[in-house]
Amino acid sequence: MITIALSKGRQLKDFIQYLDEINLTEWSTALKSVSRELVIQTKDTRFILVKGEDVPVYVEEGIADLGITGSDILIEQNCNINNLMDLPFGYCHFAIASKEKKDVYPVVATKYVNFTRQYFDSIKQPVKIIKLNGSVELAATIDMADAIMDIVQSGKTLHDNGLSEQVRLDDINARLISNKHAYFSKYDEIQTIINQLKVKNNVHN
Ligand SMILES: Nc1ncnc2c1ncn2[C@@H]1O[C@H](COP(=O)(O)OP(=O)(O)OP(=O)(O)O)[C@@H](O)[C@H]1O
Ligand SMILES: O=P(O)(O)OC[C@H]1O[C@H](OP(=O)(O)OP(=O)(O)O)[C@H](O)[C@@H]1O
Repeated sequence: MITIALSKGRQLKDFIQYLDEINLTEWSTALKSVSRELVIQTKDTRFILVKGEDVPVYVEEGIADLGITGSDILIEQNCNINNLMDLPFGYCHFAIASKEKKDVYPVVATKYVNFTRQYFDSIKQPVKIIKLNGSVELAATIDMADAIMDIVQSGKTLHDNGLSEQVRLDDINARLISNKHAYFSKYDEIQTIINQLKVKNNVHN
């Protein structure tokens, strides 16, 4: 039995769509039936549905053997897990955005405190970081911060809040991760899952 931790928000929908594309109907049927349950059992696999940021926590602790999460979360957290493969969904990128372009952004709001700190250290600019948990665009729109560091996909959220992308940073996509111990103790089962998920995966690892 393999346990897989999944983000229960938008990434679950993307994963179900991908499962349909690769004809993994046993999993997609089970996951489509979810309403408020957090544990979903199929014949050989148990899924647990958690917050995106918590996927690596369940995997590192060994509660889940595998997890699917965004690379943004793996960049932000220092996780002791195996990064097994890219998955072809969840594409977006990190960006600094503000109302207008400036030479410096002394106050930046973000969910990604570590990534933001590393970026401003790398360009040798002092920065005050305000940690938020969502609706980050608002901070720059109402001038609580000079800029935000956030994820951009279509750019619609920035546009609708009067902000523009100023600096494009790392690309992001979904990743399959594993617990380090489980990677060896459940090697054959994990390889079977990797091969099933690789069917349409044209992202090179
Ligand atoms: N606009 C976007 N377009 C594409 N991918 C995104 C976007 N925003 C976030 N993501 C990706 O989705 C991941 C978040 O997944 P998901 O929404 O399932 O998380 P969650 O924490 O379970 O949801 P929620 O925040 O809605 O409770 C992010 O870590 C990122 O990799
Ligand atoms: O470029 P876009 O296609 O508009 O997508 C970007 C938005 O998506 C994410 O927010 P999410 O919907 O996860 O909500 P949140 O503000 O609660 O993080 C991200 O934080 C941006 O706000």
